[in-house]
Amino acid sequence: MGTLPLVEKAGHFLKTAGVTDKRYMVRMAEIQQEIQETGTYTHTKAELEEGARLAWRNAGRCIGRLFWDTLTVVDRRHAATAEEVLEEAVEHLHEADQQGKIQPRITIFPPEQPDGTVPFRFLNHQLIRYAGWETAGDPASRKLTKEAEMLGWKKEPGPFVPLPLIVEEAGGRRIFRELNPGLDFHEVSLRHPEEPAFQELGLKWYRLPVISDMILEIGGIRYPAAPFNGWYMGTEIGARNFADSFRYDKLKACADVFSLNTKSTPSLWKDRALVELNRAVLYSFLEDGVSIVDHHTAAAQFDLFEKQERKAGRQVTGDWSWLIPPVSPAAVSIFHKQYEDLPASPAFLYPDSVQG
Ligand code: HEM
Ligand SMILES: N/C(=N/c1cccc(CO[C@@H]2CCNC2)c1)c1cccs1
Repeated sequence: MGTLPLVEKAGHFLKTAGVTDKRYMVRMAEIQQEIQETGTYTHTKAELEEGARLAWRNAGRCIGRLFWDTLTVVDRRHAATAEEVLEEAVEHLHEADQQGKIQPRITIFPPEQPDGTVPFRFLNHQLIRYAGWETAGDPASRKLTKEAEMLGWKKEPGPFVPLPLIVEEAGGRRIFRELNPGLDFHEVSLRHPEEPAFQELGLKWYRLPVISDMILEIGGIRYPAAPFNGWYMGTEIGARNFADSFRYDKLKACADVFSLNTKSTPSLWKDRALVELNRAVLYSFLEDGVSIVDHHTAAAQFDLFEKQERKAGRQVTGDWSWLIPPVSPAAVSIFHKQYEDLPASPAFLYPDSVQG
């Protein structure tokens, strides 16, 4: 798809979106005309909405695709300043949370221009994430924390200091906006269903995962600022964010809470600590009434997605290595199946990828 002319990418998209016959001919003539005059074309609201939903349906690494056609699409292509983009991003946080009953939502800002100019982009990987220093916080955020400090952002290092939103305009100007805990975003304090001592670990995490550094590509048009959220799968927090040695590295501390024998590898103390950490994540989110899915339920939902896609005559593409959960992977059906990881369009892409 990368090298095809824009008008052919537009045609492929319309067909994927089910536009046929007369409507296809009329719309393609309009698009052809606009491309000839301006070098690009403008999606209708309906095309933008369907395109974003198709990009989710095509996301081969996503286990949560069953709900692809419930995505709420917010058209903010008219945003004219970085200040406006920041305000709309905070609005996204307020609107998607719904007091914990999380709504899958995407806000779409202006597209890349024909000459490749990017009007706005977020420097944040996710709209909500904790800062990182050598001595404290999320190691995954160390680079962005330094960039924020270069812009004048200054905070006392700690484990859960929210990073500011940072937007970069075409031409390189960067502005940032602090996020206020309890107002702009909400957190869940982690406790264990059976072990009261667990809360002494002092762990908490934010409720809303919003990816803000991927490019949404629809019919050859690229949207470099299009933050999207779903809800978490518990393992993301319990088996990666808190468990990875290069993240919060809490397995040993968790094992000590349960007095596990951490001197004996074959005691499987790491595996037992992982399970208890993941049980605490799921228990705490659910008790607070916040949307979250366990990896068994998520895999069962993905099974339904596969059936639904086969029934619709579509091949299910997937990246097996991402679709299997990091806890008990062989206990879910995905592990015992094979998936072709084919590029598709519409799609969510990484910035440096040429595809699309
Ligand atoms: C509704 C609940 C959702 C759940 C539980 C879910 C779950 C996940 C998980 C667990 C991953 C792998 C992340 C990792 O291993 O770091 C993932 C990847 C992904 N998801 Fe979903 N997802 C959901 C909704 C969405 C939505 C709404 C979109 C976009 C509209 C989306 C697009 C993607 C994409 C593009 C990836 C791959 C990211 C990459 O390549 O780095 N997901 N999802
Ligand atoms: N639950 C989620 N999980 C993720 C979905 C996509 C990407 C990520 C984080 O990916 C990072 C890049 C490589 N691993 C971490 C997490 C969602 C975020 C936004 C919508 S659903």
